[in-house]
Amino acid sequence: MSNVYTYQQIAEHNSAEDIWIVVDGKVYDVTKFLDEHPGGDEIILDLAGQDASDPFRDIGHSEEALKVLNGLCVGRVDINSKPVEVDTPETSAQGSHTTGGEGSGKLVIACAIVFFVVAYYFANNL
Ligand code: HEM
Repeated sequence: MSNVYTYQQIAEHNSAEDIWIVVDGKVYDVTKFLDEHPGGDEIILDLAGQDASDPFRDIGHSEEALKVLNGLCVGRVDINSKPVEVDTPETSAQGSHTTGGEGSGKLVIACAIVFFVVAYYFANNL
């Protein structure tokens, strides 16, 4: 494979419909493999458009897994490019969900406190 990609270009392939990952300097298009992955799709989606070398190695994937990986290679990383921040489908979905949930919960409690303080004031002064 002679195609060379920068981390910026690789980061653009960060959705379930089009997902690339990097393992040991090589670029892999894992879009079609995502549903077949024995370890589940979420774990790979979390690394979409990024360097997955360490997590891939840490799992201790078999020879068979390495063969599958080889078949998905689309090129290699431009050695002069630097890793970039990538918004993965996982992290962006979780981020907006938790922030919204926590924020509105606190607002409801604050409103309830204000309501009871005002009610107490009126009950004692009217
Ligand atoms: C294109 C890249 C990948 C391929 C081709 C691949 C392939 C495989 C294969 C064939 C297995 C079955 C066990 C084995 O043969 O080793 C497996 C299991 C697993 N993979 Fe991957 N994998 C990839 C990427 C990843 C990544 C990035 C992670 C993230 C940590 C990951 C996490 C796991 C886990 C946790 C299991 C164990 C599932 C279990 O035994 O319950 N894989 N993978």
